[in-house]
Amino acid sequence: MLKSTKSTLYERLGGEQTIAAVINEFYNRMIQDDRVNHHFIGVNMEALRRHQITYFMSFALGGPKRYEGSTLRQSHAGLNITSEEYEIAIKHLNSSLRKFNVQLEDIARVEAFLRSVKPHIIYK
Ligand code: HEM
Repeated sequence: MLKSTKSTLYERLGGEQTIAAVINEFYNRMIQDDRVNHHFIGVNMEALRRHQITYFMSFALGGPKRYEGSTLRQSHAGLNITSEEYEIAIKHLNSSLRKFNVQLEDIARVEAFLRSVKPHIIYK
């Protein structure tokens, strides 16, 4: 297999435009999924997409550090997100990354990062 010479996940994914497309796909899937979409009622989705894009670039993918939103713990406090709902989000994100032909190895890296922040997001 041909090894990529691009060093950060951010570069390998194709930069901000691809990440924006992946995040849009991810939110479309979450919004269409009746098991989780009740969480997004009344939420400003445009702001959420923007913050998600900069969050992922800054912390998950090794891109430019531009995230200026709340901490994950603050922004999910009181939402009562369960472990099952979290797993659904991981599946939708994986499917979105696959749709944009991200390599399985890189998808596994993103998933590992997301699992490291799970305790900040789910309700205990
Ligand atoms: C998979 C890992 C996740 C990451 C990395 C993540 C990341 C974020 C980020 C960066 C924000 C924006 C914070 C801000 O605007 O300042 C946010 C907000 C939000 N997230 Fe997540 N999130 C995750 C999982 C989830 C899940 C599983 C749900 C629900 C099923 C969820 C529901 C929400 C909601 C409803 C908001 C908006 C809160 C508000 O504006 O009132 N998130 N998330």
